[in-house]
Amino acid sequence: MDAREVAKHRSAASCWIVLHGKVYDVTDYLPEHPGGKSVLLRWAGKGYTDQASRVPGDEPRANRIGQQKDATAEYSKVHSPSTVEETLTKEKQLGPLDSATVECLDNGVNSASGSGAGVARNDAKQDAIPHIDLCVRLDDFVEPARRTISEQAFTYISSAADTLQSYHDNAEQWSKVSFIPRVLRDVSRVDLSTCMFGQRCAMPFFIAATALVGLTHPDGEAGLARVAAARGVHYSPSTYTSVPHAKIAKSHGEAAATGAGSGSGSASGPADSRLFSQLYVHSRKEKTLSLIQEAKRLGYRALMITVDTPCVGNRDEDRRLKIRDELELGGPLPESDADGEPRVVPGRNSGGLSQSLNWEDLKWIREAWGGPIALKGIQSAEDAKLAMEAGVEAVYLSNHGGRQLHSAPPCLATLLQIRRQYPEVLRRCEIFVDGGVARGGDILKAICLGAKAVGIGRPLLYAMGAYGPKGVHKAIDILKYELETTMALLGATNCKTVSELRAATERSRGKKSMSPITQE
Ligand code: HEM
Ligand SMILES: Cc1cc2nc3c(=O)[nH]c(=O)nc-3n(C[C@H](O)[C@H](O)[C@H](O)COP(=O)(O)O)c2cc1C
Repeated sequence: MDAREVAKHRSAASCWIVLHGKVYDVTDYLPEHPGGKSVLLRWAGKGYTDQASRVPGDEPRANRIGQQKDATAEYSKVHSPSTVEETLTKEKQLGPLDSATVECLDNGVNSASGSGAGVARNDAKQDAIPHIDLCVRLDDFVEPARRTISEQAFTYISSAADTLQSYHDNAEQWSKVSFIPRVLRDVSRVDLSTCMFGQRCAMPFFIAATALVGLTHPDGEAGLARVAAARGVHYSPSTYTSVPHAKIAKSHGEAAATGAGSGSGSASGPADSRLFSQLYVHSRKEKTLSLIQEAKRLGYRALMITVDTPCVGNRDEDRRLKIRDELELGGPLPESDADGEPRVVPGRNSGGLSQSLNWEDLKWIREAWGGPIALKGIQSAEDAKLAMEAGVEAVYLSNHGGRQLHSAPPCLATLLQIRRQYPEVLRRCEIFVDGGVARGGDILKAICLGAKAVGIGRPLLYAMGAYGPKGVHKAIDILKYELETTMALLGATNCKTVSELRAATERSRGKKSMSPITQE
């Protein structure tokens, strides 16, 4: 592909982008790109630097810390090298750039005012953030992360649907439960371990699926996987990773092989961190099948199928930042009116995911996978019962960290509803929950009410963003300390005895009266 031709396609009307020395036509993909159009338009028809010497996914440090040299450098901070070819159809993959003509391309970004929000970390500001030892609870990672990662990354992580009601309700739900502790029980030894899908882990929480961890730190998901293996906790990498799944699995395997995680065993056996594949079902069945095959090949132990995302939730702050970025680009975009009329609000964005996904689809997914399955994003007792009847091994109560449906029920409300209406679900399926968990005590409340394990999302991303993998180690240390302390104060010695305790909940919002819950 001649560079002179590439240089002509630098607008929303025709947008070509050069990644890893190959040319892609992303014009039709512009409105679909979950990261916004502006990141693509910024690099449309532009030059590139030392591609030949670059190993995909292994960016030189200079490129990581803010010098946005070319599209590949920018893309690689966020995406795994294969994302583009997995996303675009073959005819949009236009072939290799003719290196003899490269000189004909402009360098620098298409921007009226510099490099836009960008995705680069502010590592230079690391000196200004508090010493990691000053982080004594998970919330303490938020401000250091805000200062270290890019505005775009922070907005992406922290944003949630509409008025943020689901997000705030998630955080508040945990304060609506009180323990009913027991005393005079020997708690000189406590065992935090539990099992998910029969796989023992050191503590009753796991690292929840979060897309594009590379936005927080260049180690991305590979860094999280290493920490998970070292600490004996399970991790569910997202469908959308910044690092290829093969590299995540390799990093996890290597860290597990060093035996670093074996110290986290218990009387019940050694903890053995496992990877569970989070699956977004794609609109193209063959793409979903290839994701399942890859998960099998890499030895992922379970499939967590996300069922709450027929389209991307409405996140105001995220959208505002992307629009600001597009406006800063200066060039007229087709949907913005030349007379300054407001642009048309785009339709819902499926992000390429299946919008027709239904209970029947579970059959072919189960057949292709052949292993244990959790449905992630169940938000009603009725669907929990249907999931049980569909034969899944686990029901994962989650509203996606409040990022999808506005006014979605927090997981605790759904859990209590299941206990009242269909308690058999708790006996026949493992229950996982997530959303707003910031304390070891919150985790034990969920266990006390019947959950098997709890997912942690944002807090670990903030820890990763602020301090890298050692921040995630520290966050896990904090949770471990809180879990041990709370368990002892509860008069419990392991997760089973926690689940046999009673708890009390506020009968309804705003009422102070507490209604005790007895275990069935
Ligand atoms: C310079 C190039 C690129 C940059 C800097 C970039 C950046 C980003 C960012 C920041 C996100 C986060 C989503 C958000 O903010 O809500 C994102 C998401 C995504 N991008 Fe890109 N992107 C680039 C090119 C591409 C290309 C060429 C493709 C494929 C054709 C692609 C596919 C995706 C997909 C599938 C997601 C969704 C991940 C999710 O929903 O979790 N990106 N991108
Ligand atoms: C930045 C970010 C990205 C996420 N990406 C995914 C994803 O790719 N797949 C998925 O099933 N859930 C995703 N989630 C939802 C998490 O798995 C989890 O349900 C949620 O973060 C839990 O809430 P918490 O952040 O309050 O702990 C994401 C959440 C965040 C914050």
